[in-house]
This record gives sequence, structure tokens and C-alpha cells, in this order.
Amino acid sequence: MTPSARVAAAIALVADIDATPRRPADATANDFFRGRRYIGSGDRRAVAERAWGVLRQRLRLTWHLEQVGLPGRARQLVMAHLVLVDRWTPQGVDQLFAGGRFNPPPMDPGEHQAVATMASRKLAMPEMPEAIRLNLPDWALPSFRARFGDDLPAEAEAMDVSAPLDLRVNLLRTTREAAAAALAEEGVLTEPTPWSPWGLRIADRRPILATKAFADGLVEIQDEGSQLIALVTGAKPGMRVADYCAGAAGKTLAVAATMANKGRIVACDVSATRLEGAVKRLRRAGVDNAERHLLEPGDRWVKRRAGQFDRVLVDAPCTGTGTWRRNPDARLRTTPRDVEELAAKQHEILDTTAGLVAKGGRLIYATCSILPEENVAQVEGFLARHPAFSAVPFAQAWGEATETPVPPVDGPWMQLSPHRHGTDGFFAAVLQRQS
Ligand SMILES: C[S@@+](CC[C@H](N)C(=O)[O-])C[C@H]1O[C@@H](n2cnc3c(N)ncnc32)[C@H](O)[C@@H]1O
Repeated sequence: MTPSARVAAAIALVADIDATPRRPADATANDFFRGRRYIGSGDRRAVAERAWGVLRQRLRLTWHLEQVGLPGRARQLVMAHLVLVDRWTPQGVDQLFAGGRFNPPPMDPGEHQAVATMASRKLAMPEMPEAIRLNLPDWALPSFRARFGDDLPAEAEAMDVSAPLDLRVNLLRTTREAAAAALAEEGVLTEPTPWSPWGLRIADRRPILATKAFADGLVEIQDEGSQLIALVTGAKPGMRVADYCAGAAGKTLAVAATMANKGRIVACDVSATRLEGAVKRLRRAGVDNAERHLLEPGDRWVKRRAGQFDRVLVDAPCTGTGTWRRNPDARLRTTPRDVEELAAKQHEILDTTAGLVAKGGRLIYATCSILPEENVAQVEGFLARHPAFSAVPFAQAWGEATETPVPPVDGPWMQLSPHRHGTDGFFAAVLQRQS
């Protein structure tokens, strides 16, 4: 593809994403490329990168387009991205909008003028409203400020950069050193992640799913922060564990490894499709102490298992505000109503799962959210409603699980963030049933 044709394809992809605003952008992108199999892998990456760049900076790009009197549609957003993010010159942009069968139609005089004006400006401008300057939706600013305080600008900036690719080494099959060596033999260079004792970070963007190391179950893709949730769960060989919101078993796999395949782990979820996705992964990883349970309305499973688990992990459904560097479209799709609905669901799940925990056992509540309403407020509410539980400080839970240095946090909770820890934004609270 020529550079112009790539720009035309990026405009078409952004327009498709905009046509289904409630659908995750990667699902729309998969359909887009499936319908255009003639686009090779290099071109596909370039087109997707431009579209993702637009999504990531959309709030600021839209502000700039308003200033120069252009609509914030796909074509104009891509123009603005070219000059404001990639710093193309107006002449260069003019050449890209070349017209003809495969290229975007030529710019009109208004667009020419607007592109020239934007080329003289910076992406983040002092006169922008604060939320836009920080690239945050308006509604989220107070919660982000409450969470990060003076670190907000640095954290917001770290959320603008795309996330690295982290792997979790499967200790049921290998060691971190051996997995790194196996990957290096296949040309994939990695370095140990700073906090997780099982983590490897990929230095370049090599496709990992095609490697033998992945097919053999030596590694799984998992952000370092997610690995740390499994770590503070503190599951040991022989324990009975419930992974209550297991999805496709991302954390079940990690927890099963800490249990050395001994004891029992039940992966529960309300989604049959997600639980189905766990089957292949559990097999590939060599996990044989896990069973799956589909939670259905009126299910008596929770009542029958009352007080039976040493560890109950609640990796709760949440806004995913901690993953905005990975899913930039979510930053535009999430609404205050979502926060309210999810907080109500988290409250309900916490109250339900409290009953599963054995005396002396622990409930681990985790989210990939930044918002205090889904995290600290949720846990404080739970502790007030359930006096039989008390908080285990993060540093203690960490020290019981590993000898490696503990990541710095303020207060008793595990609160991770892109700027401070290089992970997505995560929260975890370890709550012990005393009686
Ligand atoms: C954050 S995701 C879990 C991700 C998973 N633990 C992993 O590591 O890959 C939250 C999960 O909660 C599930 N869920 C939503 N409502 C639920 C409920 N009421 N009870 C149990 N699971 C629920 C969703 O289907 C989703 O799979």
C-alpha cells in the first residue's frame, strides 16, 4: 500500500469504529481487516496504529478541530493526527490526500487553512480545559484527581503511551530463565519485569502467539499487574480456591501455578463463552487441579459451598479505567452510568462471595480500575457491612508470597499505576475472615 492508501484505510477504519460506538474498537477492527484480506501484515499494522493513535488522542484532536472550525469526523481526525501527533507538514498532508481510486479525496480550501493552523500548534495547549489537556473525559477528572493527587499529570501522560507486552512464565512447565532462553532461541528477546517474579517483558513487537514456547504452555500473555493480583492471592499447594470472576481463566492459570497443581481451584463466571475459552488455556498450561462452574440465576452453588474456600478471588467486572493505555477507545465509551452500575454489581458480588470464605480464609477483591468508587470505597463499605473481615496490609500479603522487593504503595491496598509501576492501573485488597 502507498502511504496515501494507508491513510485512506485508517479513515475508513475510524469511520467504522464510530458507526458502532458501543462496540469495542478491536472487534470492529477485526471485522474490518477480515473483509480486506488483501491488506498485508505490515500495512495492517500501520493502518491500525494510525486508527489507534486517533482514538488515543481523540479528545484533544476534537478540541483542535473545533478551534479551526472543522467537524470531528474520521477524515478530519486523521488529518489532525497527521499534523499534531506525527508532525507532518501541511505540504506532506496535502500530498497524502491525493485523490483517485485508493487515496483520500483532495483537501478543500477550508481544510488546507485548518491544517496549516493546526501545524503551528501543540497537541496539548495551556488554554484547553484541564480534562482535555490531561486527555481525560470530564466526568473522570475528579476521581482521577482523588486517586493520584499531585501525580495526576505524570500518570495521565503515562496513560497516553501504548502498553508493553508482558508474559507470565508458567512455573508448572519451566522457570523464568529457561522460558526467556527458549524465547530468545526463537528470536523473541525479553527482560524480567521489575515486580513479578514470573514476568517477562518483550523488548520488540514480535508475534508471540506463533512461537513454540507459547504453544508448549511455557508462557501466557498477562500484564505484570494482573500477575501481581494472583501473587497476593497467596494460594498455596493443597488449598481450596474459588476464582469467582474467572473469565477465560487468566488468573486461574497463575493461581494454579502457585498451588503447584495441588489442591482445588474452581473457576466460576456468569459467561459460558468466557469459561469455554478457559479449556484450551488450562490444557496448554498443564493445569489439572482446576474445574469450571457456570454461575446461573438461582444457582445454589454459592449456598452449598458456604465457608469452604481458603481463598476467594474476586477479579470484579469494572470500568477498566486502568487499561486505557491499552484500550484507548474505552476512555471514550465509558460513562458515569457505567460506573454506577458496575459499583452496584461489585457490591453485590462482594456480599455474595463473603459467604464462601472459610474461617481464617481470605477474600481478594481486585479491579483494573483507577476510580476510588470501585476500589477503596467499595472495600471500606464491605468492611463496614462485614465485621468478621479485616484488611491484610498489602506488604504483609506480598511478604507471605515472595521474597522479591515489594512495589511501593500508599496505604494498605495494592494500587498500581502506569507511571509509578509501569503496569496498567490495578487495585487489590486482601481481606481475611477472622470468625
Ligand atoms: C475482569 S473480568 C475477569 C478477568 C479474568 N479474571 C482474567 O484474569 O482474565 C470480570 C469477569 O466477571 C464476570 N462477571 C460479571 N458479572 C458477574 C457475576 N455477577 N458473578 C460472577 N462473575 C461475573 C464477567 O463475565 C467477566 O468475565
